[in-house]
Amino acid sequence: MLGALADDFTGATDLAMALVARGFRTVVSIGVPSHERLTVLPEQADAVVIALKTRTIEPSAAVAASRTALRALRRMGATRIYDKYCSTFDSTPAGNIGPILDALASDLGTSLTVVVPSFPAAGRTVVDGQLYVHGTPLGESPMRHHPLTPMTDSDVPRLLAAQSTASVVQVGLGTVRSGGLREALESLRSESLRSESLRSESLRRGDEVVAVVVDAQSEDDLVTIAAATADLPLITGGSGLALGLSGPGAPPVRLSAHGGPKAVLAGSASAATRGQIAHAQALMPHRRLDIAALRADFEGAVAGLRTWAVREWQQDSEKPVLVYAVGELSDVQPAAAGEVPASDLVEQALSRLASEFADAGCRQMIVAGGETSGAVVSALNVRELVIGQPVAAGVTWAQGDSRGRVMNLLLKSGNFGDEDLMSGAWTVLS
Ligand SMILES: Nc1ncnc2c1ncn2[C@@H]1O[C@H](COP(=O)(O)OP(=O)(O)O)[C@@H](O)[C@H]1O
Ligand SMILES: O=C(O)[C@@H](O)C(=O)COP(=O)(O)O
Repeated sequence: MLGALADDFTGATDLAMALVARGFRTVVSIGVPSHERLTVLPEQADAVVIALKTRTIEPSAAVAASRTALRALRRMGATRIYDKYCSTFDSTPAGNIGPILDALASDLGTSLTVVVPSFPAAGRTVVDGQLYVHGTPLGESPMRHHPLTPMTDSDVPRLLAAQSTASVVQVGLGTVRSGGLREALESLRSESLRSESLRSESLRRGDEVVAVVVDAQSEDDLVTIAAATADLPLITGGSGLALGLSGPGAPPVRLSAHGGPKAVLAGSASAATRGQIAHAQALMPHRRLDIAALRADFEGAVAGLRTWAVREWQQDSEKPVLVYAVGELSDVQPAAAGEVPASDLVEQALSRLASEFADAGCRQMIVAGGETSGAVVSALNVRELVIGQPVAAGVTWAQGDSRGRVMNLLLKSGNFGDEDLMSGAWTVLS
């Protein structure tokens, strides 16, 4: 069995959909499952993805949660581990990609792993160690404005070296495309860090662990990397690396649409989400969260939004309602000393609304944003997700049980999806 841990919930569904597409019977567990809690027993699954919310929490807490997840995956029989993080390497110099990688490598007793954020289907590529987003270097892309993990550098080895105790090495496209990757990894494994076949040198010689940042510009490159790393106990990256894995060929699951109210809850400030909100505003009733009102009277503000949504659903049951946090970048409020950060208020408000909407009969929701999805799915008390139909690169419908109510949930990474996703994704359910 393949065991995976993802540092946010959208990342978990992104990876799970890639695994399903590659023929893995895949279960997504929200948080670390107790054995009894998985309705699909591990022996009936080819892959288990544990969705964690570790991307932006304290590094020590992220490491502890990841170690617990690793132990659970191994208990379930996982023989290989896939550490999924963001294809835009969302992290800070304190972590959490590096500390988690270090801890997993140490617990697995492995001295070598690969670092592969590339996801060409979503426009993420790595060339000479530089991460590009649709051709723009990461540090110049809209990711530099992320409220929690602003990415202002594009150099993956440098980003990783700042937060990891591993020796960070970069392997270029030439090595990948010439078929020399396995040999290069072998020579690194035997600690010949000066291998002739590598075009760059180790950034840092720390512990015995070597983290190899591998370039990938195309899906063929990812297939090559997956093949060359098939015997590594630990692989790390975005979901793109899963393209090169293959399961036993299980058929995909088709989810049916539920009748009744639909909602879109968007806590993401990312450029793609802002474009989708602008598009959706013309098509569906919408409200922007008022941070000041939430700060002054949280309960009252949430109750007002619930009343508004129910009224809209009564007027037109076909139209989803949209509640969003950020229309323009200027809506983002930096955290200020002495007050609850706006990001917390947004996550709390959207999670409460998700619960209130579910109580009001809403069984289909699109949630935009990884942190936001983590908050919403936790509030709904969903423990496990079944992956359904794909909607866009890295975006899929999933189904989960929320306190006895079966819900269709689309957890969308802030940066993924076409402009019409918030209005168009519903038609994929049949
Ligand atoms: N107006 C705002 N001011 C500050 N932070 C905000 C605001 N609106 C949303 N946020 C926060 O920004 C973060 C966006 O992260 P996330 O949900 O992961 O989206 P993405 O997928 O785009 O990264 C969330 O924690 C959210 O609460
Ligand atoms: O790998 C990716 O880009 C996504 O799966 C992901 O993790 C995106 O994070 P969010 O934008 O915070 O959802």
